[in-house]
Amino acid sequence: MAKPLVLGNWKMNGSIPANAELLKGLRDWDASKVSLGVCPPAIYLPQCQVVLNGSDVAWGGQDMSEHDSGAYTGEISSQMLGELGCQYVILGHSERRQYHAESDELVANKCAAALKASLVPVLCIGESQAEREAGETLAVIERQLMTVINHLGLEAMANTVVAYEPVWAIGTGLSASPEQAQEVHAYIRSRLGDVANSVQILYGGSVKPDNAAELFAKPDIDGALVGGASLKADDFLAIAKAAVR
Ligand SMILES: O=C(CO)COP(=O)(O)O
Repeated sequence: MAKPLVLGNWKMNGSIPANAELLKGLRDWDASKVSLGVCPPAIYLPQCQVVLNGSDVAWGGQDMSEHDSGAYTGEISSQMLGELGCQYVILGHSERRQYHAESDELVANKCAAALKASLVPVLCIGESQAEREAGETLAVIERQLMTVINHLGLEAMANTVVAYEPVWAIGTGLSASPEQAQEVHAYIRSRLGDVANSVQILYGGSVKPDNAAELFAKPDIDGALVGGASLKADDFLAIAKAAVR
């Protein structure tokens, strides 16, 4: 089983002084048992690099372009993230799919571009409330995941992280139950063939210090992609500590 991973997705939050405080609180993390990382707004990546360089804490982007360079105003390339020392890049987050109309095919292209630049894509997949109520959860997961697997090939999936983030659990305070999450995680793992055990499958959606341990107790939950609770060092570290096996 891969080492647990806890990643913070700051979304569009932070400021230079607030980040300094938060990063100072995280910098001494010992990653021997649980890997830790933060994904700030891209403009703060240089600040993360300065503060976290030489620490055990990794950093990454929240999105990137599928293109290498050129006339794409407002975009950031995989190579630029690499230049700033990023290890990870979150791709296909439901907020990107919803507000920026990102398709499964675009997300697959971005994953391929990330791997080409030696970044670890953190592929986000998950169903909406309506899809869950219609009994379509696993069909949605299958479509979102298999588009990427078919594009990259199974072997390349060994260099990715998959995050199951049910849309209805994001920012709502209503986490999936450990059983609901485990069912989907086991399904995702079953689709990963020979590389299944080297892929970290994270859960995301209202993970907090008080529900993290019960989620991490499930056999196929290898860590978390944390939104709101990653903005406070104490809460984020409490979640990371709950992931120690
Ligand atoms: O979207 C998420 C992480 O990518 C989850 O956000 P919350 O932890 O705030 O629910």
